Amino acid sequence: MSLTRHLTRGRDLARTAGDHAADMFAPLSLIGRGLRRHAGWTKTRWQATPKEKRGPTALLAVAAVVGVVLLPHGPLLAIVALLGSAAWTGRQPKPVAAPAPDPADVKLPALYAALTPYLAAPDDPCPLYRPDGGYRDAFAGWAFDPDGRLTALEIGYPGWFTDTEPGARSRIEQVVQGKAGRAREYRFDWDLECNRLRVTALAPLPQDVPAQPWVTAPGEVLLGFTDPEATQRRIPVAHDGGPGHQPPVIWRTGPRSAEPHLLVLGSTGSGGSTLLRTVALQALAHGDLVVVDGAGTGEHACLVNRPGVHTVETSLHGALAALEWAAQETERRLAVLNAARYRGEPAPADATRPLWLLLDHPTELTELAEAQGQPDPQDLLEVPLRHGRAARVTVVVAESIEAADRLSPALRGAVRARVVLGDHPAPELADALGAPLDLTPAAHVPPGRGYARIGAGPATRLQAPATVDPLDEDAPARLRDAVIALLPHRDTRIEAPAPPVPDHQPQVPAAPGEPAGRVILEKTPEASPAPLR
Ligand SMILES: Nc1ncnc2c1ncn2[C@@H]1O[C@H](COP(=O)(O)OP(=O)(O)OP(=O)(O)O)[C@@H](O)[C@H]1O
Repeated sequence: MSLTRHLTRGRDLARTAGDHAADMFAPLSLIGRGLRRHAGWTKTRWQATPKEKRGPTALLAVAAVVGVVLLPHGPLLAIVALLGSAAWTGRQPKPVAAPAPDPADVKLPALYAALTPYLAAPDDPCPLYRPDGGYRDAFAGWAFDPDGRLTALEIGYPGWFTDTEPGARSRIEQVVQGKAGRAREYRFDWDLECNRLRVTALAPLPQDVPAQPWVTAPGEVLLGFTDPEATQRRIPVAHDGGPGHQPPVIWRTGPRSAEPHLLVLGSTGSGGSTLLRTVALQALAHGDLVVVDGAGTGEHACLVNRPGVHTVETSLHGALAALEWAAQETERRLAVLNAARYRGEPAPADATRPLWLLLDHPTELTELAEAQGQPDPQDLLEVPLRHGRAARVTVVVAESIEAADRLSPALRGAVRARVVLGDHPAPELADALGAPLDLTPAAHVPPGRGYARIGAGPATRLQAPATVDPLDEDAPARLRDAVIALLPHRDTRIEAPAPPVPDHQPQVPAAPGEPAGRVILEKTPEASPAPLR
């Protein structure tokens, strides 16, 4: 064993022995300290006693001692009393904890100093921001949560600051977010009239809300949940083992919807396929589905062979066949609806039952089609996108945000309901949503977190429900069970009953080389779509 190890071991032993000795002798040292304090007190009193009174005082003390000695058990009781009194006097008062510093005095000077280079000017006659200034000169109000994190702040800024320029604003917002914590999102309200910026830290949205039957009107699709201030509506939501109410993000579909199609963009793993599943489960309650999984990962395999699901395609051939059928079906519905209107008859159910085309990563198939010299599946979406509202055909596309520029112009132009999931820089979000955000995104977000913008409305925060893949063994069992309970099945003893379907069932033709597991439906003569008039 080396000398250093010997020394270390010896030091450890000595420290342990010292700790034990201190524990053992703690009562003795307590009493000793008390006796010392008694002696000190006696000495002080004796010195404070005038000389002429010292003789009688000493006589009185001796008499008291003799009296105690003469009492039965007197000396013993006197010693016990003395030791008790010494132990009481020898206690050391606990050190009083220093009061915690005011978080405002710790954090706001740093924020003030960081803002000063952007908001100070040497020739400003009445500067709010100076290198030697204090935060109270510029900040009108603030609030911190019990953990000492900034929750609200009102910042004043000089009149010359260009608060109408997005670049100048964004610099200030970045500084504030950097100093207040990048893990949270902040809303920035610029009061241009009063030169004030109100910053609010946004509370986290509810996470891992399991799939469940949502209380919505027909044609309404719940995309997720948002801030209470963003909507006055609340819907009942069972979460965290109990009922409650949450503010929903609702997308209205159907013939009167101004935004009949939806585009979901997101980074890998941000929850695009999960949101598509959320839409699918709600669509199945009143309509039929055609699902195209361009990535071919089998994330929508749970929909295979479910009542109301025409087909779940993962191959290029299958996707082309299904989308071609969907385009013809759109035309057929239009023709049937026009004819019914012309005759003054109610529209037949087979032309009004909603049909949903759900496409996950369609650009993967576009690339494959280019490589194989086949038609682009996205081109087949043109008719459903253009006439979908009248023909009750809704297109929902989930795509990676990096591949957004490979989406066809027709698709990009037609999808006016948009969702962006994942953490992206603010300019990228603004580009994807078509409008700038009045908040700065957090540096990291959980799956299913993002922003939704329906039509020309404002962009709102969104947390999608956890409609996980029931075949994903890594997903929590309670979330998978919740999805299974909602999947329609012909065997109503174990799963949700199939929604009622009309007599006429449009059929998707089988594609050559279809993979095992896809639903094969035969085409019937009545179901063949009529050409668009
Ligand atoms: N809203 C959500 N709540 C909880 N977990 C979620 C949510 N959305 C997605 N997840 C989980 O995140 C993981 C990735 O989800 P998903 O497959 O939907 O992402 P994606 O964006 O489709 O990914 P990719 O682009 O690779 O297909 C899955 O494990 C899923 O269970």
